[in-house]
Amino acid sequence: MSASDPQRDFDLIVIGGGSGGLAGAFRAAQHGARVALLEPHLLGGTCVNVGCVPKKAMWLAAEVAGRLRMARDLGFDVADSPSLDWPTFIAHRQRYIAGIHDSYRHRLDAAGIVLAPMRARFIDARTIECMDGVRLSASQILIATGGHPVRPDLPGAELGGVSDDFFQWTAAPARVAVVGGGYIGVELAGLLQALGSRVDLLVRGRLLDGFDVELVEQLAEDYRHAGVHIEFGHHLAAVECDGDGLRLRDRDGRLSEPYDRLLFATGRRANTASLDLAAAGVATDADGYVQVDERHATNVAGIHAVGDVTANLALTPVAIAAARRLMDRLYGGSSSVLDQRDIPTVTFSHPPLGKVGLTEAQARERHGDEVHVYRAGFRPMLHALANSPQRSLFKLVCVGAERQVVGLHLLGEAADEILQGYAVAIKRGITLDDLRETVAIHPTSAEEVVLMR
Ligand SMILES: Cc1cc2nc3c(=O)[nH]c(=O)nc-3n(C[C@H](O)[C@H](O)[C@H](O)COP(=O)(O)OP(=O)(O)OC[C@H]3O[C@@H](n4cnc5c(N)ncnc54)[C@H](O)[C@@H]3O)c2cc1C
Ligand SMILES: NC(=O)c1ccc[n+]([C@@H]2O[C@H](COP(=O)([O-])OP(=O)(O)OC[C@H]3O[C@@H](n4cnc5c(N)ncnc54)[C@H](O)[C@@H]3O)[C@@H](O)[C@H]2O)c1
Repeated sequence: MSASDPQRDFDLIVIGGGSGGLAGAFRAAQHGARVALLEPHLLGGTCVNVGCVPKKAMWLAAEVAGRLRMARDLGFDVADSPSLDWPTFIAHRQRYIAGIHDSYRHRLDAAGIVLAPMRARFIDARTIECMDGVRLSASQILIATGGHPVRPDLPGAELGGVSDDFFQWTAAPARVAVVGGGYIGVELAGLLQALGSRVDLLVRGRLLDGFDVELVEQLAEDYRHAGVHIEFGHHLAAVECDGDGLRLRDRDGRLSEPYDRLLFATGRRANTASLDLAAAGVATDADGYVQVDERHATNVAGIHAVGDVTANLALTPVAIAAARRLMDRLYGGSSSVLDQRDIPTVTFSHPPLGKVGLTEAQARERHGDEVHVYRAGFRPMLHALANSPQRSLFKLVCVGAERQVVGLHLLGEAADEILQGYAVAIKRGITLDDLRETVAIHPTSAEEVVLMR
C-alpha cells in the first residue's frame, strides 16, 4: 500500500502482528472476513522474537549444560566445565525463529490477509492511519499491540538492560545482577547461572507471587544449590558505574560488588502510546491497559482488544484463545467466551515450576476447613543417580468430602510437560479418587501425581 492508494475498506483491521493479532487475523480470514494486519516490526511479536521462543531456546541450552555436568558425574567423558559457544547456539536459535517468520508470511498470503508493515494510529473509531499516511477503515478493529519491558525510575537505571536486550547478548557475563522476582527474573537468573554466569537475583518482595509458597521455597533452595545468590528485601536506589563495572546502591546506601551486566525484570506496560486511543474514544485503566469486558469489547462499539495490551493474564495462549473466540463470535456465529479460570502456566526455571487452579492459600481463603492437601517430595531418578541435590515437590489441592481437585502444583523435572494433561482433567472436575483409580506409569516423575498421599 502507498500514500497514493485511496482509503481501503476492510471487514477487520488488526493492529499488531504478535500472538493475539495473528491468531485473530487468521481466524477471521478463515470465516471469510477481509482482513488487514498492521505490524511495523517482526511477525510474531514478543513471544516469537523476544519472549517465549528465544527464552525457551536459552532454557533448553541451560538444561543441556546441566545434563552435561550430570553426565560427567555419572562417568561420561565430558569436560569439567563444558561451556557454550553462544554465537553458534544463537545461530540455531535465530534460524528456528526465521522459520516461524517464513511460516507466518506464507500463511498470511494463503489466507489473503493484507499485511501492512507499518505502525498504526486511530483517526476515529472506524479509521486507522498507517505511518505512511494511508488510511484504512473497517467496521471492526482489534487492538493487539502487546507490551514492553520497563526499567524502574531511579538514577542510573539506563545502565541496566531489560529482557529485550538480553536476547542481543552474545556471551554469558561473568557476574550479573537480575532485579525482579517475577517470571522473567527467575527464568533469566536460572538459565544464566546454568550457562556459566555468577548470578545475584535481587528480590524486593515475594519470589513468584501467585505460585504456591511451598514450591517456591523449594525452588529457591534448588537455585541456591545451583549457585544463584537470592537476596530478599533488596530495595534498589541507584545504579553507578566505575572502572570495575556496575555497582548497585540499595536504599540504605550500601554499594554492591561490581557486576558486568545488570538486568531489570521489573514488569511490563501496555503498548498504547503510539495508538492515539483518544481519537477513537477508547478507555484505558489506571495502569494504562485497554479496558475490556469478558468478551474483549472496549467501551467503543466495534473496537476490541486482546493480549498484553489488556489487563488479562499476560500469556501467549491466553492472547491466542481470546482472539480466536472473539473472531468465532464476530464472524462464526459462536457465543463462546474464554474461561479465564484454571489456566495452566509454567515458569521455565531449573527445574520448571507449574501450576493450574488454586494455590493452597487461595483454596483455604475460599473453602476454609474443606481443603485437603496432598504432597509428594522426591528426587527424580537421574538426579538421585548423579547425586545432584535437586528435588521435586508436587502438591495437590482438593476440596470437600468428594476431594474435588481444585489445584495442582508441580516443581521438578518435566513439570512443564506433565501439567498440560492434568489441566484438562481438572477443568473436567476430577476428584482424588479419579487419580487414585488411574494406574501409574513406572518409573516416572509423573506417576507421583496419581500416587499422592
Ligand atoms: C522474556 C519473555 C518471556 C515470555 N515467556 C512466555 C512463555 O514462556 N509462555 C507464555 O505463554 N508467555 C510468555 N511471555 C508472554 C508472551 O510473550 C505475551 O503474553 C504475548 O507475546 C502477548 O501477545 P500479544 O499479541 O498481546 O502482544 P505481542 O506479542 O507483544 O505483539 C504485539 C505486536 O504489536 C505491535 N505493535 C505495537 N504497537 C503497534 C502499532 N501502533 N501499530 C501496529 N503494530 C503495533 C508490536 O510490534 C508487536 O509485534 C513471555 C514474555 C517475555 C517478555
Ligand atoms: N513462562 C511464562 O509463561 C512467562 C515468562 C515470562 C513472562 N511471562 C509473562 O510476562 C509477564 C511479565 O513478566 P515480568 O517478570 O517482567 O513481570 P512480573 O510482573 O511477573 O514480575 C515483576 C517483578 O518485578 C518486581 N518489581 C517491580 N518493580 C520493581 C522495582 N522497582 N525494584 C525491584 N523489583 C521490582 C515485582 O515485585 C515482581 O516480582 C508475566 O507476568 C507473565 O505473565 C510469562
